[in-house]
Amino acid sequence: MASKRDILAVSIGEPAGIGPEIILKAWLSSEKEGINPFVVFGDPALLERRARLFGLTVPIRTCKPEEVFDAFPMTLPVIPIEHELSDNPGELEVCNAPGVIESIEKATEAVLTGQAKALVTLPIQKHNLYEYGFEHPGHTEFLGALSEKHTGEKIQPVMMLAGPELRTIPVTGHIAINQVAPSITPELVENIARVTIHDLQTRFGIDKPKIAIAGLNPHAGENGAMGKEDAAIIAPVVKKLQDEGFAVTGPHPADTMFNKNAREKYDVALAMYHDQALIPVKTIAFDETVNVTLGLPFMRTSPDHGTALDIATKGIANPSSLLAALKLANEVKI
Ligand SMILES: NC(=O)c1ccc[n+]([C@@H]2O[C@H](COP(=O)([O-])OP(=O)(O)OC[C@H]3O[C@@H](n4cnc5c(N)ncnc54)[C@H](O)[C@@H]3O)[C@@H](O)[C@H]2O)c1
Ligand SMILES: N[C@H](C(=O)O)[C@H](O)COP(=O)(O)O
Repeated sequence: MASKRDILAVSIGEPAGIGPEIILKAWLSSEKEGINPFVVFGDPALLERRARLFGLTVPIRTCKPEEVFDAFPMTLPVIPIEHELSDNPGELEVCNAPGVIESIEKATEAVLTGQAKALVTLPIQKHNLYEYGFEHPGHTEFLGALSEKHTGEKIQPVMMLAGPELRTIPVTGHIAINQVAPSITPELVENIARVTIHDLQTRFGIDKPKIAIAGLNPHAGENGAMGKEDAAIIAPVVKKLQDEGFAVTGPHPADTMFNKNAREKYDVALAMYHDQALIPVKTIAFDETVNVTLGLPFMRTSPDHGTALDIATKGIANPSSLLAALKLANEVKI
């Protein structure tokens, strides 16, 4: 039975995308799916218009924080943001960037100040925010910065994609492929592995997490013939963590570590770059996978997909990954 402490704070994401539509659809199936009360930081009028556009019967209620819990079963509670959001599904507008950023900030603040249990973010169109001057590559890094500001402590945010059969983590994130090799250092691999071990233990209840670390190069370097980073950078970190008693293996050739048999041997795969980590997990279960940020002082989840501008006017967006994100945000320990 949910209590006022279980409220989830939801940021609205890119208004031109499918975010508003899947929020409405998630609310409609929240009782059937056993989803805890959630509140959207956004524009109530935009959600009302989007509901009308797609013929979804969702009563929207503008709320103060203290009204959210009681409002939820009968209405979708929305805490209004100050910036306006223009409502053109499928059409990106830079003027929406301040509102998109404000929504993330306000929803995060609600969690950091204890008004909400966890944060669930809807997808943002990253380059639209960059055009406005947003300096963070994505939510992962932005939430790390907001958390550092709040706590005064150094934070290493870690992106984890968690599906029913596979969890993966990219050691390097939103950077160009030609920047990957120079960015992989022993310190980075070790830090990401330590945050991963800590959060799988504390938030996911896995006492001794098994971590498989991928190599960077084909065949994990083929004894140095196809690249030196695997032996020179990754292998010593694996050895160091093994010597401390952690269940860490690698560097594994990345092409064979995601097949069904291989997946059964670990709880999470640390991959060296974005697509090495995200292709397998999104291919296996695009509709059910959740993007989780580890290393924060709170729990953040998100659907694994993006803004899907190509279907934003069609009313066909699938809310499954958002439902999985809402469920996971509520299940994990905070
Ligand atoms: N968490 C986030 O903020 C986040 C995550 C991923 C991508 N993005 C952003 O989204 C934008 C678009 O990215 P993309 O095109 O690579 O990926 P995408 O996930 O938006 O779309 C890929 C394909 O999957 C379809 N699709 C996605 N979600 C769907 C759903 N719920 N129901 C039905 N079909 C769905 C789309 O229509 C499209 O054909 C980029 O700007 C990217 O930065 C943001
Ligand atoms: N890298 C993620 C993906 O492709 O699914 C996505 O861009 C989200 O990243 P943030 O959660 O950091 O915005």
